[in-house]
Amino acid sequence: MSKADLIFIKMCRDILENGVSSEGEVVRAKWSDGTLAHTIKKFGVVNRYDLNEEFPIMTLRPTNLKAAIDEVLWIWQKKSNDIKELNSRIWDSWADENGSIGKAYGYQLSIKHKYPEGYFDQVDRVLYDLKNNPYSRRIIVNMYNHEDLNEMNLYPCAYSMTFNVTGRKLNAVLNQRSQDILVANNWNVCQYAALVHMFARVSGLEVGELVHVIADAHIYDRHIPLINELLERQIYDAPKLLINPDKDDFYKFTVDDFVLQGYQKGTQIKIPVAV
Ligand SMILES: Nc1nc(=O)c2c([nH]1)NC[C@@H]1CN(c3ccc(C(=O)N[C@@H](CCC(=O)O)C(=O)O)cc3)CN21
Ligand SMILES: O=c1ccn([C@H]2C[C@H](O)[C@@H](COP(=O)(O)O)O2)c(=O)[nH]1
Repeated sequence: MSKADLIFIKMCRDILENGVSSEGEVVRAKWSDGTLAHTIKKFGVVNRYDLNEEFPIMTLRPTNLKAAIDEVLWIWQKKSNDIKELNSRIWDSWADENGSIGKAYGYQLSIKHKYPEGYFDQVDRVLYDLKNNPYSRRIIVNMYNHEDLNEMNLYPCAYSMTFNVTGRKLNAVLNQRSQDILVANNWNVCQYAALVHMFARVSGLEVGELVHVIADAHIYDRHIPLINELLERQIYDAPKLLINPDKDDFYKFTVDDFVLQGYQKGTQIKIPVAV
């Protein structure tokens, strides 16, 4: 059975049984008909995925891995904030008339900063440290830049990665301030698991653990029946992730370099997204 499913099921049960409802509170997000999008939430959820053991894609329903990797490459490799450079429509509701999501995500990763060895952006600094100083405890990317928050249409949710090498294994902590469990939990987990695979590969390391720290882990009210249905479903074994063995440069990876072998999963469901 896929461990990612077991983690997902345990987390959902915990939120539904022990979580706190936002009914009566002022909330930001709305459904497309203008109704307030309330949630049940748990504070401080931590999930650990051993990437050496299996790729953490869920099987209860399909996670569109190609689209998820396309978005993580849009942020970390293209360092873009322009939805015209994204191959899905997932950011359309948060873009301005020019197709920009403002100074969020990719924009922050494109900015160069001064280090003793010269100017690097945050991604290139991680890649430099993983090669030249892998046991450093200072290998961090942070997109939550207060100076620019007023020019972001949505503040970064998955906002920071801390990389940490143990022996020959690359581990990472993904820090997330807010998580829409049904729409994006497994989506975000697969994205950052794939990123750890890419960074390990180009740094001559093996993959270790991905630790996902979620401050506000919430299930939107209209998602509760959908989650209840998913929790009754069959769990399959995790598929195997095959990554093109010829790629050794982070900037050369494309979505086609990732193939899932034997991805058995339940049928897709239609999920409304709160804006
Ligand atoms: N309420 C809310 N939840 C989110 O998860 C979210 C936001 N807002 N705002 C910004 C981004 C957009 N995100 C999204 C939005 C939609 C999908 C989604 O529909 N994914 C589909 C595949 C999409 C495709 O194939 O193009 C899926 O099956 O996972 C994923 C992430 C994550 N973020
Ligand atoms: O990568 C992402 C991006 C966004 N989300 C979710 C989390 C929340 O449900 C909304 C953002 O609303 P805030 O009021 O700004 O918290 O988007 C996600 O889960 N993953």
